[in-house]
Amino acid sequence: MPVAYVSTRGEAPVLGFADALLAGLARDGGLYVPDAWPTLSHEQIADLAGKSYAEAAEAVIAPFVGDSIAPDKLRAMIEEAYATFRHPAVSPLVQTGSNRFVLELFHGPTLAFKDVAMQLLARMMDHVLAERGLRTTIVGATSGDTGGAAIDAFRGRDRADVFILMPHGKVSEVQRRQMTTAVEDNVHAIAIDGSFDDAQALVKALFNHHNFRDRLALGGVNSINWARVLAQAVYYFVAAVALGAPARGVNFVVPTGNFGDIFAGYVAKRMGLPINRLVIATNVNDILARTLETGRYEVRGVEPTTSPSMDIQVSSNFERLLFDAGGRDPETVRRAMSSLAQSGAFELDAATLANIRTDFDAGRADEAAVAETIDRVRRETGYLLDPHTAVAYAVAERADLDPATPTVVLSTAHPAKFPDAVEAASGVRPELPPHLAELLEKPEKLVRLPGELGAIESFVESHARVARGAAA
Ligand SMILES: Cc1ncc(COP(=O)(O)O)c(C=O)c1O
Ligand SMILES: N[C@@H](CCOP(=O)(O)O)C(=O)O
Repeated sequence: MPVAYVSTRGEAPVLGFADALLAGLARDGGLYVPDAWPTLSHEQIADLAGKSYAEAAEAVIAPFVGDSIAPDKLRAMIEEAYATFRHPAVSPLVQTGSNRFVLELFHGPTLAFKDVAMQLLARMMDHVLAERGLRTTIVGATSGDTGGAAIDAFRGRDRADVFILMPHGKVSEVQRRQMTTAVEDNVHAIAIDGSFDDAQALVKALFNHHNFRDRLALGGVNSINWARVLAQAVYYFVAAVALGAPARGVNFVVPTGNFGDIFAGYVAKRMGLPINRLVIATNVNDILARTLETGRYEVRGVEPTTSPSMDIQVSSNFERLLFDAGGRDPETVRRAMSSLAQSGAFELDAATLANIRTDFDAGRADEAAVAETIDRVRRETGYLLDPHTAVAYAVAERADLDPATPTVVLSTAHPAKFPDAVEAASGVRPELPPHLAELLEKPEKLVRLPGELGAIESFVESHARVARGAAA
């Protein structure tokens, strides 16, 4: 049976993979999830050992795609996507201590883990759009990395115009320039006043304005899009198998903001990968750590940190976990989301919280801990962490994890994306790799808009080719 995709809120059409790929947010405001989890057997997981990253990706992704994309086409897209990475292993593991490993996810074009999914997503969307003779208008929100990865993956593509909203002044210079220096006219970097949460709320509001959404053929590349999460599940398999899975369990500690990356780990576990603990690591914007402690999901103000991509309070993908761990009851999700919209909080029931705690732990690292960790790990091991990875590394060091089980810290960004913070912590200024050496010299193209729905809609409407009736 092909996998069907259902909304967490239960009031949107059930879709196949290709339609869910183009839809982005479900029409009822929810997020698409598979109606059941495909699984890989012990033997199928064992067979991933020695395979290339692209071969492993095909084994993990194909069951979710079904016949929506022809197998030979899917294979070609996967091969092409991971050929853009500068490391032959795509996501190499580096050992930094006894049973402690760093999974480097930053060898793609924009030096962040977002490239892993975005390079494939762009190819899959292009393929489906071409097959159907369609164009799309992509709207996305970024706290720094999704925007750069999306612009890199979609720049110059004929079937997509891309509009990325970022919080003004709250991303690093390298992150901003990765969005503002693309010369192609199908990509638009927009700075708004407010936080990432405001940008994400605006993107969801654009999707929820159905007339606008349909007229502009909106598409999404945030982790709203199921294919983003799916492509991220692959590296959990690749890392765990390299460390002895399926015969041996593995722990993962994940720097977390919008909850897409760690939810991909949860997907891998549901598919049969023996993951012992999934540890959510937050900076001081710790809504998820508080939720796991108290059962109350409560939004507070966002504090700027040296790990800006995790300066998030409304973690979009937590809705997917709430749905799955809460017994897949859309009514419960609708109630929680409406309480969140009205009062900025909701309570988890005892059974859902217990289910979540079966798989997840959580911890937070403040700014002093992040700086101390970057400095100490470099002095002790020679390894230079970026501030997001350092959040997770600090949490891993303090977490109550079985020392006999390998623990993998996900490294989500290259330290050179955050040179000021890394230098302040360690005295070492990381350099950009040669392919980005000229980034700081290039002219920038950035639009400033108020964080208001009307202003964003009119800008998108006046620049999207779909709105101008361009032929597909
Ligand atoms: C460098 C970095 N680390 C961690 C995160 C958090 O990941 P997620 O939003 O999937 O929880 C982000 C943003 O997504 C990021 O850009
Ligand atoms: N940290 C992200 C925020 C958006 O997350 P996404 O996974 O939903 O795209 C960023 O760097 O933009």
